Amino acid sequence: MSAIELKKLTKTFQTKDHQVEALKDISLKIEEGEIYGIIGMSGAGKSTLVRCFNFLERPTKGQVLIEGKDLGELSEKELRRQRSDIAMIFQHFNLLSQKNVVDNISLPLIIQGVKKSEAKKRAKELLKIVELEDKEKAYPAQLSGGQKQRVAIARALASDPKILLCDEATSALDPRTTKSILELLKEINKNLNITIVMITHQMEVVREICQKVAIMEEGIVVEEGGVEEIFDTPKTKAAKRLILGDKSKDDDILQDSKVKELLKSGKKIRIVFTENSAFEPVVSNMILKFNTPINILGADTKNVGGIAKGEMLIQLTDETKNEEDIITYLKERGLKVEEVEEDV
Ligand SMILES: Nc1ncnc2c1ncn2[C@@H]1O[C@H](COP(=O)(O)OP(=O)(O)OP(=O)(O)O)[C@@H](O)[C@H]1O
Repeated sequence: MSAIELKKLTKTFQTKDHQVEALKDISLKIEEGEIYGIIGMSGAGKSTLVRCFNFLERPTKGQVLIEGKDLGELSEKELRRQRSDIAMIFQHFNLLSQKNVVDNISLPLIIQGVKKSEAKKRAKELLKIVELEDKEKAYPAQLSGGQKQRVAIARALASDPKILLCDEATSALDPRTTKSILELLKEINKNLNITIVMITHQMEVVREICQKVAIMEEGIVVEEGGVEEIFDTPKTKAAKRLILGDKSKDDDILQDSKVKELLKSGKKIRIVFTENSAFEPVVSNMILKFNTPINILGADTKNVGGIAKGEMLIQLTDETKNEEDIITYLKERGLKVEEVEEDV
């Protein structure tokens, strides 16, 4: 049984003068213990989707099943109970500024009816998990962004959730702090067996910790599957735009103006290789074998799910012969090869 299953989910907002179809017929499954990414440009429908996961937003059509239970069939009371299994963290942390760290974490438990002393004890235990034991008396204004998110994570864990929804949880943090929060989420996933859903527009977040990913565009899931597979060979235009146009690295090869100029002519090929592929000999052997010139437009390495991935963008020039044989040659040597369109 899946932790979360969406069946033909549709959400339409009715505004004064028009309708917005924020989600269109979305079906997907997130399995227990997974770290699952949902990625898309602004306005793609990510936040609406995640709000449907706990019925903060009721879908117009379709079903949300949490561990097989259809949320649409629950009474208000049952729904409140079910929601305590699903915790959420946000981009702007949503901490209470007049309360100190321990009170921020223990308050939801006290509201649920847990004794004050018990709730504070639990809050202190949670502070150990997020490595902030020394900050229990601090107020949010005295904490850095990363520390505030750690407090928000501790608060989210207070009700022993089975699922943690992270809505742009690292978008307001610098790259180093982002990394440390992602590490913490990985540990929580592993040690507490909590299913994590990462809603993000940051490709590096998905690359770093997710096993599966859904790519959203205009309310539709256009591509879904294993992160490695989708990052190596994105199929849809939306996925290619996000992955090949990933601006998360300053030296991203497709953003370089010289490369953009060169991209205007000739066939471009993107080659992806892992640490196991003998990349350099393959490319030089290819040039020797086919006795043909190619342009190397750029090369880069990225970390996808902990595996070093290299990519190289080459251009076959007007003098290049045997284009199809070259592509077959590279594929036969275990490299992933795809033609790059100009408008990615
Ligand atoms: N309450 C609402 N009323 C009307 N339209 C809405 C409402 N909430 C969202 N929308 C619309 O639904 C679409 C999807 O919005 P949503 O916030 O889910 O996208 P998103 O991918 O999370 O974007 P962002 O990353 O910018 O938050 C947008 O066109 C938005 O304007």
